[in-house]
Amino acid sequence: MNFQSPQSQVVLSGHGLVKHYGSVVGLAGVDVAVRSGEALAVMGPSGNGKTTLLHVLAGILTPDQGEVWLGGERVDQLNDAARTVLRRRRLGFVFQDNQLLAELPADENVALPLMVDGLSRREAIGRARTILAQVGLAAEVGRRPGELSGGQAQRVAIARALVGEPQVVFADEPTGALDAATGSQVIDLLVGAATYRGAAVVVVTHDNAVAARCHRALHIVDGRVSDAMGAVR
Ligand SMILES: Nc1ncnc2c1ncn2[C@@H]1O[C@H](COP(=O)(O)OP(=O)(O)OP(=O)(O)O)[C@@H](O)[C@H]1O
Repeated sequence: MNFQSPQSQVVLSGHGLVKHYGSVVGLAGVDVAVRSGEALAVMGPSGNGKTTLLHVLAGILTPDQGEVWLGGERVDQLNDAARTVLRRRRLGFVFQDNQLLAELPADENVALPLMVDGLSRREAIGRARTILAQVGLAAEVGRRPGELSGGQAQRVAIARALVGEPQVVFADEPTGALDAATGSQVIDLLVGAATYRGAAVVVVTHDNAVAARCHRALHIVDGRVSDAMGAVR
């Protein structure tokens, strides 16, 4: 069990979020709040707005209406350049298909966002190797993605998401390409490593087993939060 301290602060919130794609409704008015150290599963039927919510909360999409707040700062009105910096410095991302660069070894994949942000190569690689060791990949730092198993590659993606010490880690079906046993190891690692560092986690998933590893689940139906919401453990 991984209970939240009642003192933990809301780090990310969305208020009245509405997003349309032309005449298609993505979000029809969603309120959500996540605390530091809390893992939230976003569930619901296909095509009902889960990924749209993740993208709006993460500053990838701007909402048509509503507000997104990160750590006491309103972020939905930032311009594209500021949102890009925000994503790199304050948020982490894990996708279904790890999105690692095939030609780079694991340590360089993890170090890359730090180097883009101006850290020296030596310092960035050092930090990358430390966090890769923490996710159980000390022996694999020099391997390219094609030389890793699916579960190992997803661990590298988790290390990359965490290396910049983000306030929130967003994951979209992070176990979708893995078998059940590997998937549960990967979600445990993601939730454990992120919340241990005080980050919040927002995980879009179809998988009840993944949601059961989170503290809470939010069900999105027709672009709205369904009443079937609550603690899942
Ligand atoms: N770029 C886009 N252009 C047009 N319509 C879109 C776009 N992205 C999403 N939609 C539509 O918005 C609605 C919500 O999509 P979204 O991807 O958020 O759903 P989802 O719940 O994440 O689905 P899934 O579980 O299948 O990934 C769907 O009707 C979808 O077709």
